[in-house]
Amino acid sequence: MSEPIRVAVVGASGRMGATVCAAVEHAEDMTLTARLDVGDDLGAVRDADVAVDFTVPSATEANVHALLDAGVHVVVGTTGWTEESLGRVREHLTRAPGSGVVIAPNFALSAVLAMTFARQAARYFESAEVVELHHPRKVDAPSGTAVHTAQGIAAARREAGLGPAPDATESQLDGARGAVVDGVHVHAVRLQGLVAHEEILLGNPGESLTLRTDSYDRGSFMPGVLLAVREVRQRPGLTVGLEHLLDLG
Ligand SMILES: NC(=O)C1=CN([C@@H]2O[C@H](COP(=O)(O)OP(=O)(O)OC[C@H]3O[C@@H](n4cnc5c(N)ncnc54)[C@H](O)[C@@H]3O)[C@@H](O)[C@H]2O)C=CC1
Ligand SMILES: O=C(O)C1=N[C@H](C(=O)O)C[C@H](O)C1
Repeated sequence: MSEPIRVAVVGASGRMGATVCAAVEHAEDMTLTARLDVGDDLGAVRDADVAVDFTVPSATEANVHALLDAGVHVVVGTTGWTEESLGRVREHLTRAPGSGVVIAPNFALSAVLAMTFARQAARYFESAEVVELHHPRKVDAPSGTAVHTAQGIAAARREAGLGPAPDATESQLDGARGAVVDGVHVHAVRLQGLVAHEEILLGNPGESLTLRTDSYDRGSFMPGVLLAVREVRQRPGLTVGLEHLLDLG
C-alpha cells in the first residue's frame, strides 16, 4: 500500500473542521498531522501533504496564501470567495507551479448535482430564483452555494440569450425580493433545526420546476472533502467547484 496522505485541518475546532478531522482519522489512506485553529501558527502544516480550510470568510484567503507558502496543497470549503480573491490565488499559484488548490462552496453530492441540473435547466425557463435555508449560527448570507448556483443560472441564461426574468415589482420593503446575484434573486432563511438546504425555482407560464437539496448532517460533506484531498495533488492550479472532480463541470 502507498504512503498515507498527510492531512492538516485549519478551523479544526469548528463544526466542519471537527467533522473533517474525524473523517480523515477514519480514512484508511490518510493520516491527520495537525489540528489548527485561530491563533495557531499555520507553519505547523509543513509536515502535511494537504491542508483543509474550514474557517471564516474573513480569514480564508489569507490562510490559503500562508498554506501555499508553507508548501502544501489546499482544499477549501470556507465561503466568501470573490472573483478578486480567486484571482489573487491564481496569481500566487503562478509562483508555486506544482501546487493545487480546490475551493468548493459545497462538498455534498446532492448540492453539486442540484447546481448542475439548475444550470442545464435554466435556459428553458423565463424565471429563476434561489432560496437557501440554513442553521442560525451561519455567519454569512447568502450562502456560498446559493451564490455559485445563481452564477451558474446567470451564465446559462446569458449563453441562451435570455433577458431579465419578468418582475413587475415597483415598491418593496428593503430586502423583500432578496439579494441579486448576477441578475438572479437569492433569498436566505435562518431557522433553528436546519443544517444546509437549497431550493432552486424555475418557472414558465403554467408550469414550474423545483430542485431541492438537503444536507441533514455534516457527514454529507465528507465524501466530497475526502475526494478533493485525494485529487488535489494531481490538479495543479486552482479548481473552483467539486463538479470538476466529478466530471460534471
Ligand atoms: N463547502 C462546504 O461543503 C461547506 C462549507 N461550509 C463553510 O465552512 C465555513 C465554516 O463553517 P462552520 O464549521 O460551520 O463554522 P464554525 O464557526 O463552526 O467554525 C469555524 C472555525 O474556524 C476557526 N477560525 C476562525 N478564524 C480562523 C483563522 N484565522 N485561522 C484558523 N481558524 C480560524 C474558528 O475558531 C472556528 O473553530 C463557513 O464558511 C461555511 O459556510 C460549511 C459547511 C459545508
Ligand atoms: O455554513 C454552512 O453550514 C454551509 N455553508 C456552505 C455555504 O455557504 O454554501 C455550504 C453549505 O450550505 C453549509
